[in-house]
Amino acid sequence: MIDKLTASVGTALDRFIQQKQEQFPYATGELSQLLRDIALASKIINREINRAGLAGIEGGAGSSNVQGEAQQKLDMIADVRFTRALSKGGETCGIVSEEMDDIIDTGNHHAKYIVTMDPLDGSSNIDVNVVVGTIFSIYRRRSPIGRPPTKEDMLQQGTEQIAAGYVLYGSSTMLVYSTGYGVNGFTYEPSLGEYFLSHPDMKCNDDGNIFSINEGGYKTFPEGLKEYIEMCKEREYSARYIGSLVGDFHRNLLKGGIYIYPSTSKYKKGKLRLLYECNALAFLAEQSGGVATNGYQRILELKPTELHERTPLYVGSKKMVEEAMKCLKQYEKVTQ
Ligand SMILES: O=P(O)(O)OC[C@H]1O[C@](O)(COP(=O)(O)O)[C@@H](O)[C@@H]1O
Ligand SMILES: [Mg+2]
Ligand SMILES: [Mg+2]
Repeated sequence: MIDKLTASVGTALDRFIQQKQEQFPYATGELSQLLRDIALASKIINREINRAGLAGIEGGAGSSNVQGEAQQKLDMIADVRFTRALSKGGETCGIVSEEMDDIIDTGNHHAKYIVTMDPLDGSSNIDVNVVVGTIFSIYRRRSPIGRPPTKEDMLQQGTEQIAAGYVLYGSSTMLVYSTGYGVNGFTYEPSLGEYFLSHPDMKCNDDGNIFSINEGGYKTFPEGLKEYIEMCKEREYSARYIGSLVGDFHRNLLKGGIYIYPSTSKYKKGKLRLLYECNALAFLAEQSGGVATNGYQRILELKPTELHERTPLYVGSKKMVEEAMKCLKQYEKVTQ
């Protein structure tokens, strides 16, 4: 549980991290430093995003990532900035990034943490000045200290996350993260160059009336999901879909709601990536009282077999996710 004394709104991120560390007498400070490195990288990305239009760094990079998706210039810039900050910070031995085919070896072979990240999420929204984000997960390495990072370090279940979070580059920039003791949100004050605690101990409502899904693919959705969507409409829930996972997740975390990226008849595993999109958000969802599944199983218990593995995602308010899962299951029974 969050310590109310240390959760006062307005506390600077640095101080907050320090206070949390002091609650664990055996803490070495390495995780704290890693969180600071992430915060620093996010400030740099924030600056790049804000000046993207003027600096001519909007638009496509002319390349594609391992998943065949067109990379934006800012995807690449965010990837480089984060990798550099984590490498120079010294606490991360390896990184898996959406933008890189293989494990990035930072050279810090004595570091005990590994990071998986989507350096820029929702990047198709950059050119239209709509919210984008960064998503990250932190795990303890499995391989012996002193050696290069291995796949075994990277392919861990979401339950093994030590910390996870996201940065939202929106009307204001926010860092939201959890180390497994609740979720806290910090808002960036650009003139001071510092994040301040603005959303202590964030809780996702048990129920909500917002559903977020790209209905363009409706015809290809599982029948049970179609039924759930019709139910949402019957109840006149609000349909909200930004197309930036971080933005959609954040809104539903604050207001209650469900975000769905389903399997479709064409893409059985959907589009979102387990290691650097879904696991982090599932960790935050659960830490705030919400639920995250692939429609059938808890996301955090999925065993990854590939770095860039995909999974369907149903995440948000407990009752809504459970109801959507019930629809999926019920339809399966009918068709059997
Ligand atoms: O356009 P679609 O198919 O609805 O996909 C939107 C989803 O894809 C993503 O943009 C994928 O993230 P990237 O921009 O990191 O590739 C999510 O943020 C978003 O929720
Ligand atoms: Mg993404
Ligand atoms: Mg991305």
